[in-house]
Amino acid sequence: MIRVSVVGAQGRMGASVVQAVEAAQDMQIAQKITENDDIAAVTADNTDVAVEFTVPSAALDNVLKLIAQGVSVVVGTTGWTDEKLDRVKAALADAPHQGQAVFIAPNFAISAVLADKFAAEAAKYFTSAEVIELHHPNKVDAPSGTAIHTAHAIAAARREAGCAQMPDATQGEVASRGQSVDGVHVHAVRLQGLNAHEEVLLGNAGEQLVIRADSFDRASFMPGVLLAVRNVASGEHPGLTVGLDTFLDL
Ligand SMILES: NC(=O)C1=CN([C@@H]2O[C@H](COP(=O)(O)OP(=O)(O)OC[C@H]3O[C@@H](n4cnc5c(N)ncnc54)[C@H](O)[C@@H]3O)[C@@H](O)[C@H]2O)C=CC1
Ligand SMILES: O=C(O)C1=N[C@H](C(=O)O)C[C@H](O)C1
Repeated sequence: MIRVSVVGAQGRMGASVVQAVEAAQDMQIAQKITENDDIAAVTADNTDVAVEFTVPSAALDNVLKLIAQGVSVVVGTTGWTDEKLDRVKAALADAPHQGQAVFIAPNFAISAVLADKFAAEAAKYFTSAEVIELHHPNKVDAPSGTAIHTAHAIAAARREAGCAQMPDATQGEVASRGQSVDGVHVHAVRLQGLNAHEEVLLGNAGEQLVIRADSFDRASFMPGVLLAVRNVASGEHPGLTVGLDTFLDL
């Protein structure tokens, strides 16, 4: 049995992960950590993999503590920057146990992972590309971690292909053009009734391709979370890994 501790266990995602782990035949819940609990309760003696779904302002600190406590981690919380990832890598280099792993996924839903991949593949064939992410209004971060990841993937593909800068004649106040992430404009919608959605618009003279992923329910993330837990528990992915595509045959 894989012993799984959940950090952020009372949150929307954390509570879903607890249910999914309890329903999985090869896993059992070890510790459930809420905001008021001491994360020191999660140790290598009681936990094989910790799953972290909290808030961007807490995630790095939690992950660094778990690494120091000898525990491998699957992370779904957003807000990761290159600087934060470097701190995780440095902590893993000093980790108490050999082969410890941290796996971070901007999105655990297969629809979102595929949308990201298709967008990166399509990006070089179009003059323009923009990302629109749409979420429930309780989300604290904007733009979404997924949209930031998609924008970087589009930008990297366009750089590699030597694409020209995207045309944009906007002058003056540019706030309504969204946030430029790596040169790709990203727009964030927060709307009651929505869950997690992303649209990538790709345009050429006289044509448009729209790639859209809709996650209607948090159940959509659970197969990806369990897949990540199993892969991390296997010990075959030591160090830092980012992106669920690593564990899929894409
Ligand atoms: N990678 C993915 O596929 C997905 C990622 N997310 C991300 O996961 C994160 C959590 O999302 P939700 O569950 O919707 O948020 P939420 O607000 O429902 O839950 C966060 C929970 O973390 C708790 N918390 C805050 N600080 C803590 C700490 N230091 N230690 C332990 N618990 C702490 C809060 O009390 C709350 O219960 C967000 O960053 C969100 O963007 C959400 C859905 C899917
Ligand atoms: O907060 C959410 O709900 C989600 N957060 C992640 C993100 O910011 O990309 C993943 C998914 O979009 C749901």
